[in-house]
Amino acid sequence: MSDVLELVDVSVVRGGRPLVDHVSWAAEEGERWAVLGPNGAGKTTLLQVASSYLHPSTGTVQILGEKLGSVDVFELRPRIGIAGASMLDRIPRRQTVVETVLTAAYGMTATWRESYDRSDEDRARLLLDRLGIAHLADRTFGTLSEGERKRTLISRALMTDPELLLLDEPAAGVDLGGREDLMRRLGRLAKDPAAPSMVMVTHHVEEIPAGFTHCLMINNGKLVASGPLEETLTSRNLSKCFGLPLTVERQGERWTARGLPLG
Ligand SMILES: Nc1ncnc2c1ncn2[C@@H]1O[C@H](COP(=O)(O)OP(=O)(O)OP(=O)(O)O)[C@@H](O)[C@H]1O
Repeated sequence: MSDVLELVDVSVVRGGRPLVDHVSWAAEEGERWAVLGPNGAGKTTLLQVASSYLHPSTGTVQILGEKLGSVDVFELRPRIGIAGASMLDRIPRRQTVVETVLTAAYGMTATWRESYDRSDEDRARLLLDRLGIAHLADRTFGTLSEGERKRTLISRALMTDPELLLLDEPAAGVDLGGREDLMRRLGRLAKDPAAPSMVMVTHHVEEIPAGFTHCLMINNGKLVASGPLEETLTSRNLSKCFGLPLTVERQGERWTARGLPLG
């Protein structure tokens, strides 16, 4: 197995404050990682580093075997699919859903031509179908609900057949039925050996799809724990990560957590 991500002693400092504080993390091919932590913990910052959009202040980063700082990021980025809120501002509201997915194949966020290869369009529609929103393909992006936008961005991130898929809170703002449907679809992807390595940021253990193998917990920029889910996602680590007493349970292939009642 080869390393998909290798961060060694990485810090990101802004205004004299470490947003990510001496974090080391290695993720290997085929692994599916959940990144957990409270608001402001540094999860998105870590994901920005993992996507090559942010260089650390100190430490070294290797992504898909390429060292950040030595590699041409414009060659590396097409190998990484990213779905997160930071993309939302870059998608024109009047662009159709299928165009929004399709433009990823051309390294763009907005349409700039009249026609696309038929095979690309077929693939974009297939991906929308896999995410359960084929019926929205010809709607404009600006008319979608939050959950529908998230699914569009995941379809878009998969369009280039990336080796690494980074998802930032894919289920945030999604209703219970929508979340469970999304969990099924992400679970199917996670279990597919041909699917890319995956890293998903979330606040909730309930949002870890079946098939995920590892987790990393971060609080205040610092690594709390990382490793295989079974060993790492414990009540003790989760309580430390979120700063209050929590119990976590595995239920089949999924997880639940709740706070302990006040004494
Ligand atoms: N450019 C910046 N300059 C200063 N502080 C920043 C900058 N970007 C982010 N931060 C701060 O860094 C901390 C970590 O932010 P980050 O977005 O990585 O957290 P997060 O774990 O993803 O949070 P959330 O769960 O709320 O999305 C936050 O306190 C945020 O306010």
